[in-house]
Amino acid sequence: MANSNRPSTAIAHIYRGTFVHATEQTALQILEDALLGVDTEGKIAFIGKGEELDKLSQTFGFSLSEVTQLAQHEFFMPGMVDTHIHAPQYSYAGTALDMPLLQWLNTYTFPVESRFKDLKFAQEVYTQVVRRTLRNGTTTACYFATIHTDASLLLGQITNDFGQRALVGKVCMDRNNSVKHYKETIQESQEETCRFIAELLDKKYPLVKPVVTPRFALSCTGALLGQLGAIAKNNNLHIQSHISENMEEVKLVKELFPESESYTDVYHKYNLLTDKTVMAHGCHLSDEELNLFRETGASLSHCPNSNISLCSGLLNVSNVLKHKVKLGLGTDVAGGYSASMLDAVRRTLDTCKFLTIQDPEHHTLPFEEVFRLATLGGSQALSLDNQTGNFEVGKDFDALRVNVAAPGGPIDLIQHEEPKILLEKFLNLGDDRNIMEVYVAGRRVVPFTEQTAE
Ligand SMILES: O=c1[nH]c(=O)c2nc[nH]c2[nH]1
Ligand SMILES: [Zn+2]
Repeated sequence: MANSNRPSTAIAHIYRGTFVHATEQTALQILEDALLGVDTEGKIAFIGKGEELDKLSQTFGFSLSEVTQLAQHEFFMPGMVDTHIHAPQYSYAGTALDMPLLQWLNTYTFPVESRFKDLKFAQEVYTQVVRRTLRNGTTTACYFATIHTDASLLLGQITNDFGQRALVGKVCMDRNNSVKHYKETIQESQEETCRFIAELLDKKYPLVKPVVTPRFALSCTGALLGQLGAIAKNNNLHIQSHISENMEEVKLVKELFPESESYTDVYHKYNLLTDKTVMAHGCHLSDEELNLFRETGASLSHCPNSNISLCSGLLNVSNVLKHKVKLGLGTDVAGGYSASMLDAVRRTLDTCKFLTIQDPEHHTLPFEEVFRLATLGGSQALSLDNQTGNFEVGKDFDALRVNVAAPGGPIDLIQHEEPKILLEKFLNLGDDRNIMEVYVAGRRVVPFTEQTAE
C-alpha cells in the first residue's frame, strides 16, 4: 500500500530507487525500488513501492516519463543536520588546535571573531562556509556568528541565497577579560539581539530563523543570561550555547555562579533550558544534569572532532541516549577542524571506541545509530523534526543523492554491495565527490547554479 495523502498541490518531481533513512522506531530503514514524489512546495507528497507506479501516477496526476530513475549504486538519504557550527571560525579551520579551550578562545578565537565588524571579510568567509557545508551534505545548520549584528544578518542572507536551512545566532557576551574590545555592554547585547531578531524575521526567509545565543556562562553576566532567557521566551525562539565542555570551564562556572547547583542549573535558573534549546558538548555533565535536560526538553549537540582536538573530553553518547536526552551531531568548526558532517559521524564512532578501549563493558554504537544522529537526531535536537530529518510524507524534501561509485570518487566497489553496505561505505569512506545532488525543501541547491556559482 502506498503511503499517500490526497494531493493538494501538484507533483514537481518523482524519484525511483533506493531510499535510506531513520525513523523513531528504527535507526536505519531501507526502502528498495521505492517511489517518492515531491510537490511544488518542496514537500514529500507520497512514498510508495515501484510496483505501485501506475496507481500513484493516476492518483497524483503525473506521467511515467517524469520519473527520475536512480542508478545502481545510487541512493537518497536525508540531508545532514549540523547542530553546532561557528561560521566565522571557518576562516582558521584546520589550524590553531594546540591549546585547551579557554586559552584557545583567548589566543585565536576572540581576535579573529572581532574582525567580523568588517562586512567585506564577513561576506567572504560566510559565503565559503555555506558553500562548503552544503556541498558536504549539510542541509540544515545551526550557526553561531559573532557579536556583530549586521554581519550576523549577512550570514542569514547568505544561507537564504544558497537555499540552506539555518538557525543563525548573533553571539552575546558582556564579559571578556582577555580581548577587551570583543565584548558588549549588557544594554548593547540586549538591544542588538532584539534588532537582530526583528530584522531577520522581517526578511521572511522561508528556511532561516534567528536563535538566541549567549556564548556560554563564562562570557555572560547572570543579568544578561536572564534577559536573553526572557527574549527567547517572549518571542518563542530557539536558544543555543555551550555547556560542560572542559573541566577548567566547569570549575570556573562553579566559582562564578556559586548560588547554582550545577552548570546546567545556571542556564535553567535563567530560563535558557527549553524544548527549543541546543547546548554544545556536555562532556562532563552528571546524570542529574542529564535528567534536567530531559525534563526541560533541551538537547545536546555532540561535537567529537572539537572534543578531541581541544582535548576537552569524551562524551558518553550511550549514557546520553539512556537518559532520553535529544542528541544531534555538530562539527563545531573551528574547534573541530572539519566542516563535514561525515567527519562528525566518523569521530562519533571513534569516540565510542575510545570509551570501549578504556572500558570493554562500554557499549559501542552501531553505525546505523550514528546515521540516525546525523539526520533525524539532529532535526529533533533543533526541534525541526516536523519539517526535516527523514522521508516522511508532509516533511520537506531535504535529501542527498549519493553515488557510492562516483567516477573519480574515493570509493572502489569490489562487489555488488547491498544498500546497507553502500551506506556504511559512504559514511566511512565517502566525501563530497559522492554527493551528486543536494536538495533543501525540494529545491536542488548542489550543484550550484549560475546565481550561486563563484
Ligand atoms: O568549542 C567552543 N568554541 C567556542 O567558540 C566557544 N565559546 C565558548 N565555548 C566554546 N567552545
Ligand atoms: Zn562551539
